[in-house]
Amino acid sequence: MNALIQVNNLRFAYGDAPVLEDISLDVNAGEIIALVGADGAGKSTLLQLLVGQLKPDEGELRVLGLNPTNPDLRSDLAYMPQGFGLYLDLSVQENLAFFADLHGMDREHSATKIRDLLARTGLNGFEDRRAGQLSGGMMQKLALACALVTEPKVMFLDEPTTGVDPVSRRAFWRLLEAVRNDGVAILYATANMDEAERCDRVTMLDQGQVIRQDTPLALVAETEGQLVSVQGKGVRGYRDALREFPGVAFVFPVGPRLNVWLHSGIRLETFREQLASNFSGLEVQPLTPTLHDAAVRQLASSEEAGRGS
Ligand SMILES: Nc1ncnc2c1ncn2[C@@H]1O[C@H](COP(=O)(O)OP(=O)(O)OP(=O)(O)O)[C@@H](O)[C@H]1O
Repeated sequence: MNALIQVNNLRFAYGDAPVLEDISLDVNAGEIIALVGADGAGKSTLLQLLVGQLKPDEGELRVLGLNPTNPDLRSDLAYMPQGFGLYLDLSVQENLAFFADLHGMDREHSATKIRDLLARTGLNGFEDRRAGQLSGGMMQKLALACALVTEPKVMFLDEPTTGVDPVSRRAFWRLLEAVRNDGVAILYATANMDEAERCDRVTMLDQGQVIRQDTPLALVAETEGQLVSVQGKGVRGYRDALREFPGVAFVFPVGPRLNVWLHSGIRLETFREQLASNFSGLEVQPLTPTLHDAAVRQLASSEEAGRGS
């Protein structure tokens, strides 16, 4: 099966500043692929290249088999940039109708589609409300509805749930999963690992390079070492000391405790005993890592590798 979104050995720089280096990825019909990375990792730039707003310096990009700048892609491709550009003075209904008109949809078809999207997003009853007067969560749902009005085959979403409360975020995801189940290929940029965990596969970007690419489960399972929590009175004050402690790969605070990645081959009992002989009152418990924990470990390894080279 040919992937609907294909990126092969892409390189892009702003002037002399490299932004993306040797990026390859693909997204099949009915898949949501997360593009994760810290601010500035290059996520938005990659999406802008895939919607034809920027041109690559090297490599090949294909969306539905075409060059992203090909005008034939217009109604098959939906793009939600950060701070999606709704028309705040227009009503919910008018925004949807505007996007349908922009893509030349015939009125009868677009009216049916808009009714369906209003129902699916729970925005029915709000048709006449100005977009600028919607809550953040409803605005994002309207933005998604506008993106879906042309029944696209591929979607590029750039951190669409930033600033949205957790309940609205869950509702947004239910909608998105229904879109995925209809066979749409979705590339989803996010800095949020809980969202990445819901995707079929994850591409981790760090400073413009792909550092890992796999299913969320595999990314967690393949992470080297063991994760433990260290708790006890004043434990956060030991963060620096623990960083230098034998067998410790990485330390990060989570609420009142410290989570510690141990290097592979370090036995939990040995670590516990060594810790007890150096610090009093600390308790060590093994943890099942999440994708967030695995990503933290991965970024630490890639920083170490960068320092070593
Ligand atoms: N128009 C521009 N001109 C020059 N450099 C830019 C431009 N836009 C982005 N950059 C740089 O390119 C790099 C990647 O930025 P990009 O916005 O793609 O990252 P991101 O992962 O999407 O982060 P964020 O979530 O903060 O948007 C950053 O170093 C950024 O400063």
